[in-house]
Amino acid sequence: MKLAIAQINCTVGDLGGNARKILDYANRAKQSGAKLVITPELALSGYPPEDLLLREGFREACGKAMANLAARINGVALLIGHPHLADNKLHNAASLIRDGKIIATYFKNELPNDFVFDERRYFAPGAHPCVFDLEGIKFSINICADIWQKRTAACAKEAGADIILVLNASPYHMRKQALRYEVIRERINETGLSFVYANMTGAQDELVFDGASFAMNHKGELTHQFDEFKETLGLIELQNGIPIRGKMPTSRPLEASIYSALCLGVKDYVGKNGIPGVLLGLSGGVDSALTLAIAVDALGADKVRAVMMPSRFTADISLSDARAMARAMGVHYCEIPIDTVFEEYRQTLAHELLALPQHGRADVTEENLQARIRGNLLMALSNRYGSIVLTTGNKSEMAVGYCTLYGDMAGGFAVLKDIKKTMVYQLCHHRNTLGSIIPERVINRAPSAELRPDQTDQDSLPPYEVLDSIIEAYMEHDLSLSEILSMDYAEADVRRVVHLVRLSEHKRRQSPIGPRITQRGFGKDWRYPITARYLDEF
Ligand SMILES: Nc1ncnc2c1ncn2[C@@H]1O[C@H](COP(=O)(O)OP(=O)(O)OC[C@H]2O[C@@H]([n+]3cccc(C(=O)O)c3)[C@H](O)[C@@H]2O)[C@@H](O)[C@H]1O
Ligand SMILES: Nc1ncnc2c1ncn2[C@@H]1O[C@H](COP(=O)(O)OP(=O)(O)OP(=O)(O)O)[C@@H](O)[C@H]1O
Ligand SMILES: NC(=O)CC[C@H](N)C(=O)O
Repeated sequence: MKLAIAQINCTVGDLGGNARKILDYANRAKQSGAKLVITPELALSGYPPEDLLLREGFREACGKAMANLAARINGVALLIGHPHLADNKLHNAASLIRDGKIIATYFKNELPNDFVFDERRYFAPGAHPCVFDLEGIKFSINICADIWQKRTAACAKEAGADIILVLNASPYHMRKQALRYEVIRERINETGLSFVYANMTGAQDELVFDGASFAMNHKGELTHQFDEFKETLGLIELQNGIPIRGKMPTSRPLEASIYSALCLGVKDYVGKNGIPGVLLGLSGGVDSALTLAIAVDALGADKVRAVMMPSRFTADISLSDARAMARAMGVHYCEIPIDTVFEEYRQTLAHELLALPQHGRADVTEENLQARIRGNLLMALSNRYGSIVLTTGNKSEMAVGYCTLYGDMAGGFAVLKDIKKTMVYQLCHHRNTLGSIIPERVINRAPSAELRPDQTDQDSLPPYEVLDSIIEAYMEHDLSLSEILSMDYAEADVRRVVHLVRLSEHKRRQSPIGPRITQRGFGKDWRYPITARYLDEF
């Protein structure tokens, strides 16, 4: 028997579009000889529909879309993920459709409320396994978080299943696939059953779904591994209910996966929101260089504008590197000097600024003015072109507040929000292996905001290797200060970084969203209070 995984990119709320895509994949599966096609979790509504689920109209529309779709399915069975209202309770459900009828429905048992998930806000849990017979094989259904616990797979086994089909909306983060293999192998060890893992691809706001659907046999051997970050119809041959070896993985470096995740994040945010293009400030520095490369790879050069806005502090090499990159990437490029506007601002504010005791001495006020002039100019171009501004700040900067409110933080989508500075460099090197578009000098220069003479980032921050490790330990792994200190960092560095992370919470609340690629980003899975007096002790 042959079955198919519809590894599709759904759009949240596009019930008609998602249903058409599912029908198309079902028909293609049928033509390929498959008897059953499996969609990802909540494929009909897209994932996560969030508070749309609280609207009665949306829930009713989901029910109607299911009925319409069911009527059009024939010649192949479809196992589809969808929101389902029963007895006044909303469930995260999966239904089997055959010959125009819904013949079985399963309700997700384990509703995740951790990390980026809020499913208990919307859904009631199911409590029963669901096993159906097709071509003499007993299939059981699990939905995503179900298989991260022992219970539902064990119940499926008890109910007589030969194989477990898992519908997923499992977002990407670095090394997530290894974690998924590990979890499924644990379930296989406990149950002795084979598994088919169907995951969604595509991006939804800050979440990126990598697809990477796969199958494993009852011995825990990988039998199929489908592509990551791409829609695909994955065909799986079963013999006596066990998958037999088919498409195998092609190995890719970590940086390649992350780069693809960022491109898909940008492409789907821009595409699914109907935005005509993007623009960004190109400084000759490494962050805007990488952001530009990602935008071009995601959208095509014709949808991308780069704007160099030199000031008196801009080095000649910044200007020439910006020009070289814009040329190499083939994007629209313009230069708008900011010195005149900056001088006007200073004159306009002179009376007030000079009234202060430290009068005459330029400080962060002037630095931020420059960043805000640039932000303002970019927003003007954004309004005129209808394009969104991509911000270029990376995770290290977002962590310690090394960014200016309404300045370089002004924009619609923060591409590198979850990319620490050390990874920015790795991604630049990776991108250059595919064609050299970021000049080596841009990668090798000491990073500087160029907001005052001879400024470099390391003037006020520990070296990025140290900063990033402390951020990773404190923010991504939730380690205590003493645990971080035992990793051999200087106490002053640890204290300073943690202090800055706390102090800049208010900035992050005003920052645009950006694609999540680590197991903890500064988005849905970081919910610290701004107003708080708790201090970790050593
Ligand atoms: N809890 C709170 N709730 C709400 N607002 C709060 C606040 N605490 C301070 N504020 C306000 O926030 C504002 C201060 O923030 P902001 O104006 O952004 O400025 P601020 O954080 O003081 O300075 C910007 C920092 O970012 C660095 N920077 C800027 C630009 C680019 C780069 C780079 O290399 O990429 C680095 C720059 O060197 C400087 O250290 C003030 O108006 C302050 O009153
Ligand atoms: N001269 C400039 N022209 C255009 N945009 C600029 C310029 N200077 C700064 N920006 C914008 O502000 C962002 C923050 O720049 P800044 O140089 O302060 O810090 P950075 O984090 O080192 O970034 P980068 O590595 O891109 O220079 C830049 O990425 C860019 O988008
Ligand atoms: N949608 C879900 O239930 C996802 C849960 C699971 N922890 C995952 O990330 O794969």
